[in-house]
Amino acid sequence: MSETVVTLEGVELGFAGVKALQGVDFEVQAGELFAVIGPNGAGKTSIFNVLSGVYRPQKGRVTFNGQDIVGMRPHKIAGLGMARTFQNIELFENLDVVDNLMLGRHGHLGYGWPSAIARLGRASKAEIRNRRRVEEIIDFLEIEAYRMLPVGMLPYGIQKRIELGRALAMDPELLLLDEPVAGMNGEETEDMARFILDVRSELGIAMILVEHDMGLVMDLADRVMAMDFGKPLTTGLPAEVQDHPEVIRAYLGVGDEEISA
Ligand SMILES: Nc1ncnc2c1ncn2[C@@H]1O[C@H](COP(=O)(O)OP(=O)(O)OP(=O)(O)O)[C@@H](O)[C@H]1O
Repeated sequence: MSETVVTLEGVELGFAGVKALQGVDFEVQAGELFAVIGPNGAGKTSIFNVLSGVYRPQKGRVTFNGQDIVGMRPHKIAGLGMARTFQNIELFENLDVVDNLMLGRHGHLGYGWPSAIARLGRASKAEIRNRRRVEEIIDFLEIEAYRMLPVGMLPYGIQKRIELGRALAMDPELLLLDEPVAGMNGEETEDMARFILDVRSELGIAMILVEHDMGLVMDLADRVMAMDFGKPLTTGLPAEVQDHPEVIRAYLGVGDEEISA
């Protein structure tokens, strides 16, 4: 039997009259690639914000490796092994690739970000071990050619890959990917898809993917949950979800009679 990494049960989140999430239930198994889809405003990013501790749900349970994480601070949850990439790249533009990835390992260094920045370049035993891990990730993501360059001068697709690298540098058990191919051209999208598949097959990390590119979701995901107006519509295999009448209606905004016609 596979092991459950994360579980959401009856999660509700509201903002002054807006119900961002209602009755959200799902679980993700170890090594699984679980996608969340839905039209704009469906609640996808809110799920990530609840999982990573940015928002506290008003109701429901969220467990990560069996531990209740509702109310925990984001850095504590990250320290438990949950990493995240963002819709908008959040890297230190003036630092090179190696240093950006080293900062991803700050949880393994035993001190916080400010000290981590001050200590970049020092060679303690822990730093040497961390540097070795960073170099492995650089090889894995095929970004050797950029390793000493400031991230801000690199192409967008490469920056997105470095952001993935920084998340991987945390050695997470669960990776939240927020629109990893948004704004990418066809070639960059294909590369990113390949690396996401490699993360699953070679590193065995469970992932939750929020993505508007439906082709990518259908190609990559083991299971998909479709949402609309903060509520799950259906959860299942990609092909089942894609053909589900409620999903078609949510995306196309057509009525029941038109779908069954
Ligand atoms: N901080 C906030 N304050 C008020 N309303 C919010 C906040 N965050 C999200 N919402 C509302 O919650 C609902 C769900 O938003 P969310 O960003 O989770 O949707 P989404 O599916 O990620 O959308 P998109 O695909 O456009 O990124 C929306 O109605 C949104 O306006």
